[in-house]
Amino acid sequence: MHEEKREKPKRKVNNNKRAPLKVYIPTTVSVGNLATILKVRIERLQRRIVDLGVTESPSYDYVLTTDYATLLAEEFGRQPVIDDEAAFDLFPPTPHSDPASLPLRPPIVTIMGHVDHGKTTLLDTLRSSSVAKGEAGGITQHIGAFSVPVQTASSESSSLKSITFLDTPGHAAFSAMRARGAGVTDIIVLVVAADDGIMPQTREVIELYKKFQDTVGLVVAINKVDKPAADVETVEKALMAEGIQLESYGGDIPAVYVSGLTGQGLPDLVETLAALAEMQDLRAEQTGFAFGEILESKVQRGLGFVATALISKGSLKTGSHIVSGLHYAKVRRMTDSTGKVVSVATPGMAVTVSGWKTLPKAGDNVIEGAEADVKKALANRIRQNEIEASLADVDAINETRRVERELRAAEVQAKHKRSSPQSKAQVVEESGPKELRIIIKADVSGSAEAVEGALQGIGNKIATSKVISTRVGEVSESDVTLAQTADAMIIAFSVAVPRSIQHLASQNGVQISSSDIIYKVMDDVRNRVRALLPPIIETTVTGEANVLQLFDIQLKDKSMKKVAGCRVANGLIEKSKHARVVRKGETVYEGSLDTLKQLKRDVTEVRKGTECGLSFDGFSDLQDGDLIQTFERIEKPGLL
Ligand SMILES: Nc1nc2c(ncn2[C@@H]2O[C@H](COP(=O)(O)OP(=O)(O)OP(=O)(O)O)[C@@H](O)[C@H]2O)c(=O)[nH]1
Repeated sequence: MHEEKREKPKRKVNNNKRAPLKVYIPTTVSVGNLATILKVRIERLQRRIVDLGVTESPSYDYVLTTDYATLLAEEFGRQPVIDDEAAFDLFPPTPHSDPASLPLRPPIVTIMGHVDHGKTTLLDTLRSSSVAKGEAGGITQHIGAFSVPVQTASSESSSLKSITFLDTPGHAAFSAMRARGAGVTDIIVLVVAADDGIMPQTREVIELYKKFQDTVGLVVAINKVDKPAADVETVEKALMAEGIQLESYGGDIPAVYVSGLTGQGLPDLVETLAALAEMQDLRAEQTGFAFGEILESKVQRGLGFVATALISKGSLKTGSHIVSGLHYAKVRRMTDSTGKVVSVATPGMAVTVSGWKTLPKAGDNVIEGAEADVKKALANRIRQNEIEASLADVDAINETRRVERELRAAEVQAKHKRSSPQSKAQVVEESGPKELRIIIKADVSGSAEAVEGALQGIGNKIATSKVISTRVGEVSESDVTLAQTADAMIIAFSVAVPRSIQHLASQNGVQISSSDIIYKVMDDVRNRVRALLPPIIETTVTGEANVLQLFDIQLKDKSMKKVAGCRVANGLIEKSKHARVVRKGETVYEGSLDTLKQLKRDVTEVRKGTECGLSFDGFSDLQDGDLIQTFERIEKPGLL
């Protein structure tokens, strides 16, 4: 049975209706690089390789033949084209064959914990102590990471000199960024307030650690020990109950007692981190082309596009050529977290790099290469991206057409059902919710994600918001084009909208809403979604008259007309308003008055307490005892 499975690999059916995505593949390609080319997780690709019986152990650098690479690409729904030139790219480095021979690098530490347990205070105190010990007059800058020096007893040049702390925002909306931070993290510091104990986010961090414990270390920082209510023992017992085996109880996870506020215990924390890092034996090549990850990116006045890169291999120098995603830079200037200009960045260092032609994205890797290679790789990536974008455009157009078709169908149905008061809501439910489609442009990728998280799905079953694209950078012509194609609006969050683009958008009927306050953006979107809801119609009766007697009058064309002699009981009967006839509590006719007379004179309004004669346009069945009402209808936006 097993044999059969190997001989005839089951070809996965591509369920997407659109054409498969064209990808360029080199004649020979490693498993790791193919995963990058196909944009699939390496574990998925490795499983598929084993399923197909190619090899039992497809390591990262296992080299695949053209046939297998082609087959695997098709398995993932791609249309492979073998072309060495078009497939040329710069890939993440393969692991070193003898890591023990390499120099030590600083550990990358992420501070996590429940809200208000003191992460920010701890980071601030650590950061300012690092500056005090560093350059005189240095100013701390928020760049996504900072470095704290380690005083070691050993004078060996290979010993650990510093620790790099990742300094990512703690707000829940930024959790995506934090989760990514865990990817580059060597050690997690779990902050637990000694007066509060284990809370939901403490447990989340414990879960995260358990998932990555083979590659990530843990130090518990029991914080706020300066507080009288601090109860370290209770916290420790609670941690043990969660499966965190603390050293003081015979386990191997160190706990330190600290106060971010007073600085108490911080040297102990740094020392504990250094000891754990030495045990982890974190080493990296300090020479050769650099490789790293973008932590943050933004547009900075005077410098243009800047991005913080956390270097994990090699050395990045001023003047080097780098590529990150679709973005290129010749490194113009590098500064560290104290604002000091540096000319070389080595593993474990985070540096802010300027010289980008366009803005790279947080979370993408950054790779250095020879100028010609970087430029060739970039050109190939841009071409591949265009292929993907044109497919995405087709999707966007199809989506717009689908919505239009459904709305048309809904209108036709609504016409049939108009007599029923529930018809509108029913129709909308049948065709799915109406959508306010949104394109987000933001200053940095962290805020772009936060804005997306805040705006996605505002509304209800009848009308809702849908983010169709989230990107960093100022609003551009292509955003306006996409918005027009997909019938979407643009949210510009903390980014400029050039005047020419404003003009283009208004010419094409594309709405752009700019703000740098998340709550304002949310309110704006909520109001726009409300406007998509069927309006609530409020009816206000403005006048009432009782029919006292009926008589026939002869019109100019000699025809007869039934006119009701009435007394106005309430308000004002106005000829211009809507009018209806109510008989035994039910509306029997709704229309407008065509005659309103007082003592044979035509009038436009009649007040309470006076008598009048009136008749309707198109209704001649008025009866003694009928109630005539005039009323106004006001449409109000629906409620969310
Ligand atoms: N007494 C005392 N108060 C502290 C200590 N650390 C933080 N605090 C206080 O606790 C509150 C929350 O601290 P933050 O540093 O903002 O906590 P956080 O975990 O970063 O909170 P979020 O950013 O909201 O997740 C603030 O009022 C701090 O002043 C400490 O060691 N001792």
